[in-house]
Amino acid sequence: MSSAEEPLISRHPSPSEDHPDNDDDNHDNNDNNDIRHDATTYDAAPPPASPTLFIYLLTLSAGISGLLFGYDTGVISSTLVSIGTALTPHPLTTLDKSIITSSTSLLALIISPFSSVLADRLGRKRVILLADALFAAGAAAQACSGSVAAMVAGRAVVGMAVGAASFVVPLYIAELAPAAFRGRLVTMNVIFITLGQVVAYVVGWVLGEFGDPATAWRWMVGLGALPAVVQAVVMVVMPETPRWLVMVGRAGEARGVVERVLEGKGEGREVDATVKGIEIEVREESEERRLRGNGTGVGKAVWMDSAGELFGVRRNRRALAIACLLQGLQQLCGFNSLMYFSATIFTMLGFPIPTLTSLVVAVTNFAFTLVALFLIDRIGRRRILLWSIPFMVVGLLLAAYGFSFITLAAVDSAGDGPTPTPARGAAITILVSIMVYVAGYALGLGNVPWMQSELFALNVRSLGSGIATATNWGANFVIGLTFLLLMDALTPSWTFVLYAGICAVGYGLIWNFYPETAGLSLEEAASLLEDDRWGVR
Ligand SMILES: O[C@H]1[C@H](O)[C@@H](O)[C@H](O)[C@@H](O)[C@H]1O
Repeated sequence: MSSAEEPLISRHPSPSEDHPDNDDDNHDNNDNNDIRHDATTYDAAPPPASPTLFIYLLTLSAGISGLLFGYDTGVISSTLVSIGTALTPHPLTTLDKSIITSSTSLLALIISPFSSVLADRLGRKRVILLADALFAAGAAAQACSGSVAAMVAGRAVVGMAVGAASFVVPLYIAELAPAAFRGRLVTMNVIFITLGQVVAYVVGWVLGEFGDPATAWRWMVGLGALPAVVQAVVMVVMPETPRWLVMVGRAGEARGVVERVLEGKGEGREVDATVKGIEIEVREESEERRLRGNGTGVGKAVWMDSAGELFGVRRNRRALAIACLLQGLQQLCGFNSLMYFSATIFTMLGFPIPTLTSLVVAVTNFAFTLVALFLIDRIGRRRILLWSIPFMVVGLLLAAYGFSFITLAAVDSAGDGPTPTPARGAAITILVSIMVYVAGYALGLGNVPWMQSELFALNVRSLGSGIATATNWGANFVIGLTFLLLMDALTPSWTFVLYAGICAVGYGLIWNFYPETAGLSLEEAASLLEDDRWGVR
């Protein structure tokens, strides 16, 4: 298929489906596979040799989104140990902390399916601006809150923003970025999430240590509004995507946007061809919907069809099972318990500056995410998981062992409750083992599940990735809600042993069911999943 003759665009990608590797794979294999909708909006034009100003702006807005997501998930760690008695007459209870933390992922889970409808109705740009408004409003609501209920409401508003942004930003990038830069832009997103968590931890430490104890936590959560405002300002000068403009009958404007994206690198003929290609596909899609007797609905029949294919075809079912397994495992392995509660844990362990100690979690995660993104293609997804999960198990078991030497004192959220534990060596052992665990996580489970889209055939990719992403949010919610309760009910040692057990079971499932797809074409990967047996050999 010659892309110059037949300019094509991608269908709606689902959140994080557009991973760089898919992008590379897709482009490497386009000719062989002739997967029509796998081409990109700008295949008609030669890719710009170096990033243009527009690409930098797009990178900036994508980066800020990841940063916001990371900041809002990371900042809760130091916030919880700094709130003290500001929200309640007594220090926050375990249940208060659990609900405050997990309300964000619950709302993200609930909102993300609606964002696709909104993105079609209002346009991608408006939904991003709406998400920014929610990020800012949620940050302000948290900063001004005077009760646990108000704090939970603020966190829930941020959750809505996270749910909407995590769907629409990858969609916006995929529909606007020239193919050559698209993959890298999505990689940026993962890096920026973990960087946002580092920033949140640094802010938490600096404000907690040097700020006014009465108001520091308000600044921590309130500062989340800042990047949202910056992103909104950048978005004002950014265009709507040509695909949405064509969908709502504004092809003339779409042409202007395509010209702007190519910044004179595409000739008039290429711009025309690109817009024509978008028009053809949008027309085909609405025709398809009309033929299925659903001319007015928002694709219910298409959805049913896609669901039928996803659950009715063995290879698709298998892809879905693997994607959900990896996404579920990414959360159920317990990593975000540390992301959310590391300052609480290090307070319990008697570290003098727990917010500073907990920085090792965020920094190790960030550093090894960088290493992972460099290694994953070389080593392969299956292999990097099978190499890294044993480190997680060892780290967790070692931490559990360390905890068995420590009698935890009741901790109040002001951080002045614990009696410093006599078992200093055990506390250090726990710190080191947590670092080993986090490094193992970031190398494999932190990243590989987001490469989910390469598992799915195109006709079920959006739905399949959506369900897998929902699995991620659902499991994230469970972990956020239950971690502290488990620590109370089971003891820290057994909680960590439980996570180690989950990792070990996950290892077995991956060993048995997740075949290596690295280095294979999409067709080869597809036929691998068609195998009658569910095993990998
Ligand atoms: O891939 C990301 C990353 O690993 C983050 O550090 C984690 O907090 C998220 O839950 C996960 O989805």
